[in-house]
Amino acid sequence: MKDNKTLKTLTFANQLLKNWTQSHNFDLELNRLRRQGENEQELKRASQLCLCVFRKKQTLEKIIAKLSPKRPRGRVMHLLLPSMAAMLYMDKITPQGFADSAVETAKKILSKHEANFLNSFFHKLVDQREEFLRETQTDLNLGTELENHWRKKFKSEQVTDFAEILGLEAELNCRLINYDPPEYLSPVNDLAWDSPFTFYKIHDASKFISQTPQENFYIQDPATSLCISLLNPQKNEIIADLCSAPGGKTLMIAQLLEDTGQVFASDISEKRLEKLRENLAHQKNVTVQCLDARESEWTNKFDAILLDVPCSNTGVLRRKPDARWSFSSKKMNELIKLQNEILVQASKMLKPGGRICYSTCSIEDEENSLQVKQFLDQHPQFELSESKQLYPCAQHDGAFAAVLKLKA
Ligand SMILES: C[S@@+](CC[C@H](N)C(=O)[O-])C[C@H]1O[C@@H](n2cnc3c(N)ncnc32)[C@H](O)[C@@H]1O
Repeated sequence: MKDNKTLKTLTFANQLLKNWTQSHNFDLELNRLRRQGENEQELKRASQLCLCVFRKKQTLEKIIAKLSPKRPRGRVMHLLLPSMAAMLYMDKITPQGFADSAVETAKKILSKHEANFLNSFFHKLVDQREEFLRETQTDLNLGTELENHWRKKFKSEQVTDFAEILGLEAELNCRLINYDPPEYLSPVNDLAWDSPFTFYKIHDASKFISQTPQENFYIQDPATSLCISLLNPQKNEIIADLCSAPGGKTLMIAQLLEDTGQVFASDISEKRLEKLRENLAHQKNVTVQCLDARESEWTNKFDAILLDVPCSNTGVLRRKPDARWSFSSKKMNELIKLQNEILVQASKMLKPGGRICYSTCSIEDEENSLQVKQFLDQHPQFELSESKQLYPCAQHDGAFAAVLKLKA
């Protein structure tokens, strides 16, 4: 990275991390800077550094505690963490060169005193870099709350396996739309469910994105098709997708209906629906509305409903590495309550014989099988047709889906 590039990258990374400590929603903060018209390439580099910080935060803080007995202030940490992530984990970066640029950045956005502190910190880090990397190789980096939560329910080896998989950078996968796969894309084969779509691994993202028209692909993990496979949309059906934004799954439903029937896509977030409208611009059979799923008042309206509810995201921590640091049992319980309210309200909207596909990208039973069991215990007019839990692995993310059928 050239000096001015490093300055901009670190300045954005600093700002993103600072804002994230307030909102605990990294995507939101990144999109906020995007909307301000900031340079996309610079934001992309800054975001890569921040995602690396989220993947390695426990390790980075352990090293900071060793090298600086007094914990640096927040504003220093927000520059220190992304700089350390670059110097320890980014292959293309020369640690000493990066350290010098980071100190120059500190002079501009922090004080001279803080820049001096970083200068001496980075010297020690560069000297002991190999040793630190060796010592911290087996750190789980799951966050204390999530690690404790998993230790209560999974075997120790399983926790280690999840940490390993979820500590990796997410692979890019896509689905092609009316487009023949170029030979350099390899299909993801042998999925453990019957996916109605083929997914491809993208090895060289810049080549793929520059050579493929935007309307002909959708970046998506194969696990996103689990709930669509279980929902099994049929031509001419009227289907609601009540937590639909940004629309990846709505698009799959609309395509399977092949311009027949009707898809009703709603979401509580108007901002997220803007993206959905873009993603579905070419679909004729989709109606979009901003709506809280707990407040919709239709009865006997839909043949099928997809509920891809908000969840703790524990199956997709490769893609959302920040979510592990904001996980808490308290927050999960709030989500479980919301999921239940959405499910109960949706259950009033089905035609007799209709079905709901309840889905999450979580691997927590409390949000998945137990949520479904509680619903079925309280709603005997429904029966479970099918359910499947996927755990994250090299090939795909974690996900859960269950089909609940309203007896005719
Ligand atoms: C897992 S995401 C959905 C992803 C989407 N199905 C897709 O494939 O692109 C969950 C969505 O639920 C929405 N949501 C949260 N609370 C809601 C509510 N009470 N009513 C409707 N939507 C809600 C969020 O705004 C978010 O877009």
